[in-house]
Amino acid sequence: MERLVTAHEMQQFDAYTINKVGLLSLVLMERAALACLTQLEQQSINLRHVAVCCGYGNNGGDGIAIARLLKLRNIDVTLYLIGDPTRSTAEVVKQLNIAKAYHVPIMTTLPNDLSQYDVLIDALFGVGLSRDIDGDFAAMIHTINQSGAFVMSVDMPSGISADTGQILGVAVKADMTVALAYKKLGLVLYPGAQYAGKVMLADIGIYANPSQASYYSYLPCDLAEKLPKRADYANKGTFGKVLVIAGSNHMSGAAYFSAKAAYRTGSGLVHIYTPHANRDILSTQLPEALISTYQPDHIDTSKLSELIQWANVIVVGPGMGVSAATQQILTQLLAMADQPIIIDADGLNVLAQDLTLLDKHRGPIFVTPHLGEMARLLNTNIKGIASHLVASAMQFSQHHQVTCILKDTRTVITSADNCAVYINQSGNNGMATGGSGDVLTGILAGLIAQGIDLDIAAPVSVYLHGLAGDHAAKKHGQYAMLASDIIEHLSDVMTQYT
Ligand SMILES: NC(=O)C1=CN([C@@H]2O[C@H](COP(=O)(O)OP(=O)(O)OC[C@H]3O[C@@H](n4cnc5c(N)ncnc54)[C@H](O)[C@@H]3O)[C@@H](O)[C@H]2O)[C@@H](O)CC1
Ligand SMILES: [K+]
Repeated sequence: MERLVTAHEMQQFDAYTINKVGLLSLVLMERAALACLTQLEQQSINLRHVAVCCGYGNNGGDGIAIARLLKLRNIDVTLYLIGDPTRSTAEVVKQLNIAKAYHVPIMTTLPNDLSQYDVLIDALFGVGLSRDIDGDFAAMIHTINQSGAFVMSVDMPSGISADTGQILGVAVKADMTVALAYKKLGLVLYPGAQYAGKVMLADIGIYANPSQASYYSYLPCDLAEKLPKRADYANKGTFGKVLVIAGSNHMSGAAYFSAKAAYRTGSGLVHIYTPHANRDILSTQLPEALISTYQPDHIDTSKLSELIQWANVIVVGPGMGVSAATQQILTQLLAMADQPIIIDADGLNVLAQDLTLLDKHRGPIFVTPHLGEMARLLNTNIKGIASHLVASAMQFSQHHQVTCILKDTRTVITSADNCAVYINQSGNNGMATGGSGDVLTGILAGLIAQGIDLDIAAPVSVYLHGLAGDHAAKKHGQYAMLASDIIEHLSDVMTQYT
């Protein structure tokens, strides 16, 4: 598991380490500077002419220490100090005195051009960035971005919010970022992840207290431990029963993807409930599935009740269309079922018309909106959701007491109690393809059917889905891969990592 932190958490950890543990601030800074230098030396780049661009906060303090270490290695280095010197932190004052003692060349005027340097070190702002950048700082960042030099950012690319990954006015486009102590959310969330370039983590002696992480991602080594264990003595009932309510007249793809993914993830039985017109194609495509059908203009409520009683977990919504039938099925389901329900796609679009439906359900609910669906659920626009992924998912989870899987390049998962937020880092752009979301609902249902702990069901499913997508991309390439390739590569991932 990889712990991710907000700016506020990082500031608390810094303060704790300095004030309670007793490590000197200058010691941490020295370790930060040494770690950055080590990373730089490990890159195959020219280190002949280097400029270090610093502000007067402690991120600048790190930069000043780096400039001094470079000077002591006889590298041609110039230190550019930008901003208001009266705002210098105590550490910056000390670092500047040390740098002067070692005759580091210092410039306090804005350069027009930095293209004469091989490497630029960005130490303008770290986790202390608190508002949009303008004036001299903005001019400096434009000059850095136009230089053509290799750019290494210290802790954060200056201009990227450590909490949201959003650009505050303007931001440094780094080739590499050395994250000090922990990765900040903004290095993982987009567009910050793109601005950061390659992210290297540096241990500088700051350790969070071991209480549960507020934000985390999974790593490949987590999968074996998290996937549900399979009993040797088993029958098809042992691995759970998934009900997939999906598809609309002559639109059977979503039901197929979801049901097949549930089977490929290991569930024992999958039953598809779909309009009558889809029966023949689905029974040909997926003979392993049980199939029951309905006439969209006349839902047989007693048949639906029977299926609800049969299932351990229910998927509802993929490919159903926003229709009276979807509305009727969802309403009955939420009123009757007490097992976990996964609501996706048109199930969410119908839900957005009447969110009080959620109040009726007694069991756990998982919603899997993409940005557009989330915008409808929260009655806002996609831009607002995209720039505040974590806050949007948290708001919905808390308000409606559901697990929210907000799907984006970095899918964010929040739970009703909002104890910990999961941010997914597996997957690739080849997964932005029709059917990929249906596959995810099937994986999630498949794992729940097999008894995975409900607290980790969503993160494990999303992580697994992404890894299978990465395997599919390796084989077919990101351009060509299909949702069905994600399903086909589930087996590689589940055998490789377990
Ligand atoms: N002693 C410590 O606390 C340590 C701090 N470290 C470094 O210090 C950084 C955090 O230092 P700080 O908290 O001093 O913060 P920063 O150095 O990130 O910057 C904060 C300063 O910038 C100003 N500011 C914020 N947004 C601005 C904007 N848009 N335009 C102009 N000025 C703006 C603030 O008022 C403040 O003066 C970390 O990212 C890390 O690089 C590390 O050296 C480890 C130890
Ligand atoms: K920086």
